[in-house]
Amino acid sequence: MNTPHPPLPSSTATRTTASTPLSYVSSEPHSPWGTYLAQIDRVEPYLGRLARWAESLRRPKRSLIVDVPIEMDDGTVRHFEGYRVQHSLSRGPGKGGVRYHPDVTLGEVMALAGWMTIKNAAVNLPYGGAKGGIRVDPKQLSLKELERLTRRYTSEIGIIIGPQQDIPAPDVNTNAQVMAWMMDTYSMNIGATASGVVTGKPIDLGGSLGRVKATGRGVFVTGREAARRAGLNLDGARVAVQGFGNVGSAAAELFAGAGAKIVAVQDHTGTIANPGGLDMAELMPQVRREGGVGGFAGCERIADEDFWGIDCDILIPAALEGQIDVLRANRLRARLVLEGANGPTLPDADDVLAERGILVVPDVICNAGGVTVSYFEWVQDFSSFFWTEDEINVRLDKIMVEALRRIWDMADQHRIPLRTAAFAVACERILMAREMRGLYP
Ligand SMILES: NC(=O)C1=CN([C@@H]2O[C@H](COP(=O)(O)OP(=O)(O)OC[C@H]3O[C@@H](n4cnc5c(N)ncnc54)[C@H](O)[C@@H]3O)[C@@H](O)[C@H]2O)C=CC1
Ligand SMILES: O=C(O)CCC(=O)C(=O)O
Repeated sequence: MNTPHPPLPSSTATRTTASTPLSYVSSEPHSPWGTYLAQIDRVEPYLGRLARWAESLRRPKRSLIVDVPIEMDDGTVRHFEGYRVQHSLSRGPGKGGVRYHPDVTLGEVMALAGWMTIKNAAVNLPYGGAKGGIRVDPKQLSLKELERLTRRYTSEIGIIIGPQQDIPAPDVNTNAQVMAWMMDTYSMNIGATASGVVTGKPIDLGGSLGRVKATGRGVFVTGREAARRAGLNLDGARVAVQGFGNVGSAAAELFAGAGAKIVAVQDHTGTIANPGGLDMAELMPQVRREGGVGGFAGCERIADEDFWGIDCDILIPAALEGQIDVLRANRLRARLVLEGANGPTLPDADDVLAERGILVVPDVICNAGGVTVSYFEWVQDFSSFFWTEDEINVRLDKIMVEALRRIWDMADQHRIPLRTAAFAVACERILMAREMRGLYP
């Protein structure tokens, strides 16, 4: 896997099933949904007889759009648009996070739900895939308004979520407190405490030790394994991180702990760099206090676009989708890209990275640590028996290493990139379940 990959099959002509576009969402090439569809097109030639069922992956099973009206602190009423998409339920209940962001759209949530289906199957969790979101800038809301928004949204999507139906969790701009409100609202509505309806809860409400840092830990574990295979020593390796929230900061901390130097960090407040390595022990509390890296002293502030040309060994995109386009892919100087974010690389940029011999550990395995510990949380809630943090981290490590090994073998066998290999492993499991369950006669 250290050698450059052969060209990818990219033509939609390889599809074995006729596909009519969905009427309710656009699939333009660089949108998240368009990116997801292109990735499905690329794996289809490797699915053998199961390709017959591949069209089901291009059609979310259920997409719910809800109106979320709330009373603001000043007495006015505002309406927000919310979504919950259950992309697939073939292998188990829906599972996936909830995002609060002003740019959230139905198409984005559909793509994120599709990636959850692939991710959950890639690590062999007994789940389908789902995702939710509200089109809102939560930074403009008071805490009380945020609570009212969350509770109303939960009631509205309450018709399709549940511990056995679909289990939300945190994603961008949501956290354990938001999950506590969701759990409480759902529980009030059914008249019983249902701790298994969401994961990523506070520990005292049935949350799991290790969940907060689990996604970053998974990025570290897959990165460690990929680096080992690529002959890259983590001690002294230079790491650049985009996004310093839940995922990016935890991953950066773990890489720094393994001896790597965090040479650049970018978030929504700016881009900072220090070729000698940023001081994580000072940066972490500052970001907690001030909400971003922008004002950090003891480093250089660089232009946001220059982040993509930083001299580094490992690049971790851990913010939003569509960040690595062809232009940026041509600028990257990293040997290894670890996709902490969902969908950070556009399909044509994937081709550039493959041609340049830059190894990409794709989102659907790289950031699967979060949902894996969510699965542990769900299991612990059902049995009302809680594991130690050590037990959780050891199990997480084992699952991630094993899942990556299987994907790597597939990549070596077909001489395909890790992304296509991860999709192939996952789609085989999903479509096998689809086939065994059959269609209603
Ligand atoms: N939280 C989780 O457990 C999981 C999250 N992910 C993915 O990881 C990514 C980050 O999620 P979280 O860390 O949870 O979110 P978060 O809300 O904790 O942090 C988001 C980070 O991205 C930065 N950001 C936002 N817009 C930006 C921009 N235009 N340019 C540069 N930085 C920007 C923010 O400043 C913040 O540092 C998302 O793609 C999410 O879907 C994936 C798996 C699980
Ligand atoms: O923990 C979960 O259930 C889902 C996390 C998530 O949204 C993701 O992996 O993208």
